[in-house]
Amino acid sequence: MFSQREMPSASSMFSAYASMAASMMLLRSMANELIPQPIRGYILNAFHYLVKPRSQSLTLVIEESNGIARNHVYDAAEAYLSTRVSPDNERLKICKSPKEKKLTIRLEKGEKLLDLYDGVSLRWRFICAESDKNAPSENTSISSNVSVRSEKRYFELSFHKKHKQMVLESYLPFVLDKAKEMKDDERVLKMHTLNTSYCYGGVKWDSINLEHPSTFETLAMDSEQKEAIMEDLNRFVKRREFYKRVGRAWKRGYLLYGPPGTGKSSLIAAMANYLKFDIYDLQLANIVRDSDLRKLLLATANRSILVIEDIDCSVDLPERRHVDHHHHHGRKQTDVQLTLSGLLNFIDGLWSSCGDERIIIFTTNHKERLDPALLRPGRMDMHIHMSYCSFQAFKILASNYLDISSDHHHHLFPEIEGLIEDTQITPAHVAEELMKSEDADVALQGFVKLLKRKKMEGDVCENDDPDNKAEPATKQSKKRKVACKQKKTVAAAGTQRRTRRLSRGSSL
Ligand SMILES: Nc1ncnc2c1ncn2[C@@H]1O[C@H](COP(=O)(O)OP(=O)(O)OP(=O)(O)O)[C@@H](O)[C@H]1O
Ligand SMILES: [Mg+2]
Repeated sequence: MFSQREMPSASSMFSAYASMAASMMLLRSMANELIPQPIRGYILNAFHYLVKPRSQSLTLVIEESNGIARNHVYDAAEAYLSTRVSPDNERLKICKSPKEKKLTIRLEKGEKLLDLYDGVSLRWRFICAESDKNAPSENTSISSNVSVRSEKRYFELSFHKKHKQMVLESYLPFVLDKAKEMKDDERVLKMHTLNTSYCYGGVKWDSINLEHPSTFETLAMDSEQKEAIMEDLNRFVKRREFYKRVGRAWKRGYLLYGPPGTGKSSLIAAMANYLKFDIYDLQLANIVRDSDLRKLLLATANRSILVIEDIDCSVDLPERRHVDHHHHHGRKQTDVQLTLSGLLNFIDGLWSSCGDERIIIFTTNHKERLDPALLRPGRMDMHIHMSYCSFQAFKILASNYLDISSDHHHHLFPEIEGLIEDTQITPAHVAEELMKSEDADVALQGFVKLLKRKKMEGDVCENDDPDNKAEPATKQSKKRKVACKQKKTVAAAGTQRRTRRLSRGSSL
């Protein structure tokens, strides 16, 4: 009896277990059948989420591209992180294309990096995952040969959750800015000039690398004026939002005026080097039709400087054509469409309505001859007078050419200071004189002599300088050019007006 009681109990337990197991299996298979896969995954995740300890860190995923377009943040992070590699990094990628000047450093996959910003630690990780999504398994050998293997590259940026706002609003913009700065530094500036070899197809921009060495440091100018210009440029590039808010085109115009050889072209090059903007040198003399001008202006890029040199000589276009083509007297007026007002209309209207961060610079030797339309307030934002060499400017040249630092007082400086202030001598002329000898004393003595002579001559003319013979050919040619321009200046009445630019080519 006892044993009989035991026996069924054991068997009943077994059968109970068996039936339970069976029903569990049934339940699971029912669940599998009834609840579709995604929802099951979801329930599982939710379960894990509830059970798992809450993480305090937030991870941002920065993928290489968002489908079609590249992800700016990714590129910026890549560039920025290359400046943050630490001794902890074990594998880095190095590359350099033939055109680049420097090596490029990149993180190798899996590398981690710790950055500190405002006392907050930010953990970066570079991940390279091979995506098998569209790699058909049966012909992997082919696909690897053809290298269609697609890789998904992304950065993970992790930090404490409480810094989310700071990272999004301050750290990432900082990374973007840094990367932009780096790109600017590496950028090779271009100078675009007109190519007129297209007989019927009009004109086109041609570009060469701008390797003009002029910078604000080497520019001989009074320091207040120099600082005012630099400040103006800084303000301009920083004010995207301002221009947008007040509904103005993000443009700035400068008018540089002053006698030949005072550094107008050098200042333009210095501005380009400072801002890392390309230069477009628009030689109006080479443009015949309005439509060409329109095409050319539209073909200029953002972050650039459009330069029109000697504007006083270039604007009287109908007259110029008259002079240049005597046999074309019978030409119809409609041929001659390019006028100052036409140009200004373009600049105010068309050119202003497209593109951003543009600078336009006009230069002239004779501000007084300019059409009042050009001087109207608001047209050119800043009028910059480039004038004869002051003592302060001279000291910059002395430091550039003779390596005399400006706080070192050369024994000839007081005499020069006395003389230079009442002599009209251009920085170009001073530079030329200082180049005559590598020996500072000799060069400065020569310069003092020149100043005295000029003072005696009463600033009349630098053309009849007897020292001309002693100069090397290149210097002499520059001098001739200056001299020739000055003669023209004297004689520049009425029909004599024509573009010097024609004969001089590019000025930079
Ligand atoms: N302010 C300056 N600072 C440093 N160098 C200068 C300065 N002005 C002139 N020079 C020297 O003289 C040369 C000629 O100057 P630049 O071509 O800039 O003069 P410019 O005012 O443009 O003359 P132009 O009216 O003939 O075009 C320059 O290459 C430079 O070496
Ligand atoms: Mg010039």
